[in-house]
Amino acid sequence: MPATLGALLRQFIGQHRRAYAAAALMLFAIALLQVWIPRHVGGMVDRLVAGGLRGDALWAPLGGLLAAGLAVYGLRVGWRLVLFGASFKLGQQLRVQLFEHLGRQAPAYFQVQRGGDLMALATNDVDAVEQASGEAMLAGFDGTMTFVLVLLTMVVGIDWRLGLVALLPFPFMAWAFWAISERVHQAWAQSLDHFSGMSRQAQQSLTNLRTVRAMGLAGQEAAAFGRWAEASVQASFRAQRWEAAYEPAVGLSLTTATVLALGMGGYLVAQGELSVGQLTAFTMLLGHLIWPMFAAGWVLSLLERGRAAWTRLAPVLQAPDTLVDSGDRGPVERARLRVSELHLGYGPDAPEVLHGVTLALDPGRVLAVVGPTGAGKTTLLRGLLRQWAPRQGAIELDGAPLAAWRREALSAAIAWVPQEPFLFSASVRDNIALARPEARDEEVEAAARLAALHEDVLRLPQGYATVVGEKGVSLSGGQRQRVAIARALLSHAPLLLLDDALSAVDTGTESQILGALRQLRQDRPACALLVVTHRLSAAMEADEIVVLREGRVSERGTHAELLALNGWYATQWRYQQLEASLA
Ligand SMILES: Nc1ncnc2c1ncn2[C@@H]1O[C@H](COP(=O)(O)OP(=O)(O)OP(=O)(O)O)[C@@H](O)[C@H]1O
Repeated sequence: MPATLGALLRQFIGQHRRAYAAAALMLFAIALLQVWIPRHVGGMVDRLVAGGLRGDALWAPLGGLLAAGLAVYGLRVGWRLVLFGASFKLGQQLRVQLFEHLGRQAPAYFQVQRGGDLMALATNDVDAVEQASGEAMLAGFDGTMTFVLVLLTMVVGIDWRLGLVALLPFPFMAWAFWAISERVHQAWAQSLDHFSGMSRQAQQSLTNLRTVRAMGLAGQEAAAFGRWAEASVQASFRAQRWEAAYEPAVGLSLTTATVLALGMGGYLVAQGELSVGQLTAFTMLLGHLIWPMFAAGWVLSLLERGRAAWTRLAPVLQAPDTLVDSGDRGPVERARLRVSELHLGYGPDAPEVLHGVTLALDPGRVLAVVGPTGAGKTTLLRGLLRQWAPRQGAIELDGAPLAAWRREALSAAIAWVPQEPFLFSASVRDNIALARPEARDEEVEAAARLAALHEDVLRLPQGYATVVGEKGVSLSGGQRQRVAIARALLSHAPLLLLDDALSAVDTGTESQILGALRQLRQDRPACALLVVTHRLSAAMEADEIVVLREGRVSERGTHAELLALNGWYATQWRYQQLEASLA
């Protein structure tokens, strides 16, 4: 990934050299026509003054003028189509690269990079780079070429003295240009940063809209959003103000140039060294310098904005992938899990959460992990899913360390039902068949039955075809959990991890589902089930129960053994039994 915007643009232009060359050729033709037109008009004026252009003789030069005008129009349309076609490709390419790059990052990466910032990068910043590769490149090329050709025509084609006099004010404009460039850059950098803040704020407020409303924070959130939006607009406005400060310098330079040219030109005409037509052509050509001057200001602004955007985008795109495939083993045949002396924390600087956890799970068996809130149960599952690497200790699956397996093999081997499952804006069927879109309808239905979901789905307006999620019907927390369980069952992954995945269903449904899962062991002997739960009724039938407290295993055994131990489990069990009898 190129380090600077300049390097990126060079690389991209190199890849699309045909489009850029075609656009450049068209611009060159436009510039030629534009210097030809004033000269042609100048010639006509001289012939008119001399009385040589009367009656029918006027048609041909007028026709030439019209044809040139039409050609300029056609070529202008042409270069825009060719060039913007190419520059839009850069935008598309960068967005796809960014998206793919993010897909190769582990959760640790997203602890640092916030979603709202990434959204801003994919929209606003990519737009800025795209414009730098499109509008800025061509306006820069067009402006420079027009400037050079107009100047050459003035100096070589008309009168070099007049040309030099007209150029006198231009160093002042170059100074003005140089003076504002750094300020424009800073203002754009701030504008992009504030836009990111706004996007972050929007994402946070909208994803937590219910909490925001319930707590009456809507006004506060809107005010915070408004402050970011205001800051972003102010910074963009500052950039525009600096650009606007450049515009009077252009006007002043051109007016001075025109005054000087007319003074000097008038003198030369009086001396008989210049014709009236030549002076007319010269002043028309001076008018053609307006565009290159304004183009310079515009290009400056676009490039500075693109540069500021690339400074934000490049480090993200250049960051190494954090989800790398370190092994090549696969597929996993049996859910034989060994965790030994596992120490795990969220990143190198965060406190350690698991302090030497050891456990084992064999195919055909059920292991329950229970413990107080914050004990590290979910963290353990994250370690098993290879979302976070152990600081010490080992995790082995089917006889090999997790790192020895291909990521893809691990994803296929482990079905994880998180505490808060995510449903896509798709039908219930497609949500269940996420890991196996090719599954037959009967298989989807069988998984839904096992997850005690089938009856609920039949009550939805279009049954399995009902669209759920963000743009569809909202499902209850318990229904969402059961969709996720059905999804995991349909995947045929040998190791099933349930992370408090039945917390939102009633105890009757819970025991129905757990019964079905235990039953499954007969049909799929290579499979094993690890259940993390707060509700001990969901753990009591497990082959082994592990109690996790403050990141350490404090008790382990069967339900009966743990009751006999009379520790945390037994106390919690009695408490939950009492609670159930009072309910
Ligand atoms: N992404 C994270 N970054 C840093 N610390 C985290 C992160 N997620 C969890 N923790 C910390 O790890 C500890 C254990 O959390 P964990 O979610 O594993 O507990 P748990 O036993 O699953 O709790 P619960 O039963 O409430 O779900 C907590 O102190 C928590 O603050």
